[in-house]
Amino acid sequence: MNVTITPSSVAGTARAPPSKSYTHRAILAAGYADGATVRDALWSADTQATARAVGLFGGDVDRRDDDTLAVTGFGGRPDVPADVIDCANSGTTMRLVTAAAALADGTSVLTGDESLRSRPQGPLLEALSDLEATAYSSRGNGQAPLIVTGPLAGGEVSIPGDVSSQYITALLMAGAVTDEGISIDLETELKSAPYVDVTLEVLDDFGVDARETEAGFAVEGGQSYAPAGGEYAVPGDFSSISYPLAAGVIAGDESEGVRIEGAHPSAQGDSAIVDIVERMGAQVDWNREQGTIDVSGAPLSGIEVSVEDTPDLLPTIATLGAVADGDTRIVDAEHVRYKETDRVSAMAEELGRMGVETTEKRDSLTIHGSDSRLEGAAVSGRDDHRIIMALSLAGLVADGETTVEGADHVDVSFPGFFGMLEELGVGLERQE
Ligand SMILES: O=C(O)C1=C[C@@H](OP(=O)(O)O)[C@@H](O)[C@H](O)C1
Ligand SMILES: C=C(OP(=O)(O)O)C(=O)O
Repeated sequence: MNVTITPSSVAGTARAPPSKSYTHRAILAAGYADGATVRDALWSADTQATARAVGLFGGDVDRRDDDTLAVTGFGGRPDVPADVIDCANSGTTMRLVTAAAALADGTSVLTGDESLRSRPQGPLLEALSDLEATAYSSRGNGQAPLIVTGPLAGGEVSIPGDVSSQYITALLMAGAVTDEGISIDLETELKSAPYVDVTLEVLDDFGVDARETEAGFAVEGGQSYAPAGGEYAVPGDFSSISYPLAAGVIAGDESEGVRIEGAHPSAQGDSAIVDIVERMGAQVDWNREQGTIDVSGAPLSGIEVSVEDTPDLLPTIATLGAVADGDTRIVDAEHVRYKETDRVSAMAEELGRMGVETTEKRDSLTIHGSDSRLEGAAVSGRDDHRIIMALSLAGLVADGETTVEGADHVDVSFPGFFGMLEELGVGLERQE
């Protein structure tokens, strides 16, 4: 599907979809448990991949209504899967499920789509091998397809922290059900650190004790997963909130503006988007108790932003920078190159097609807002949900129409994205 966006102003109320990160963890944690009801869950292509894996491990995920999942657990140790585990486009699924598969007393095979089969898994495979599992890439290049044979012993392991925090999450979640537990020494500083905080929060909610240590993180073995009252509720997703928020900032109707609901505080680092748009000059009112954010259109100025903790915000910030006056420098961005696409290059090149000047370095992207005039163009969504959503925002304020090619991939994290834009008053046309 291609989507053509007509320049539009936005007004009204948008509801944040549930958090993808919390939903993945809750589904898998419920799988490690005897089961649980996961309320307000995100049901997207990525979270369905984690649900499929729980099914192959001997559990079951039954979607009761739009957002309640009844999960039957596999009770600690997964069964040996009867089929290949297809993680589709989801890095989180592949990392978390690879470590879970290493607990099984037999062999699991994991694969994914072309994008996922190009992402780095080597450090996690090495860590699992150090813990007595056999874990390797079928092509010997650290990328999927992956072949994992358990069982995994506990112990001490070291791993780099600057490729993906998901390796740490994976080891902590699996480590809780090993006999000895796992203690993780970080070989480098940790990037995307708030995602490990999300993991610690979910583990705690499922009655599992894990903690930060001087060297990294540690989890005791022999623990059982069980959420209080058998239930777990997922908060709203701040990476997804960044899109209606940015839309309100760059294209908000001056009199009415945009209200976002479902924006309760949690461990998500991406709630930094509220502070980022404020620093750029937007007026934002975040009522944390009510979980609402109100925003209206404002002239923006370029700023410097580190995405060390918040890699998924880079595409949104790049679009904001294209609209802002002056330079927006996005720094500490190297790990953003290891996502569904190399998002640093993807945003530089696709915004370039819309007339935006950028300077790309290995670790940073500078958007020269004042030298740019956003022109409507045909752009490629690169089969990457965040690139598609960020380019669609740019289309709201470009001169002329913008066509985003391959726009169906928003189903990875935000299936209702284009419907939400329409409800906010955006003129758009879908071409199947
Ligand atoms: O653990 C998670 O839920 C995630 C961690 C981050 O990845 P990295 O830790 O690989 O940077 C983030 O980009 C991804 O969208 C979700
Ligand atoms: C990078 C992302 O997810 P994952 O790593 O799970 O593919 C994302 O949602 O932007």
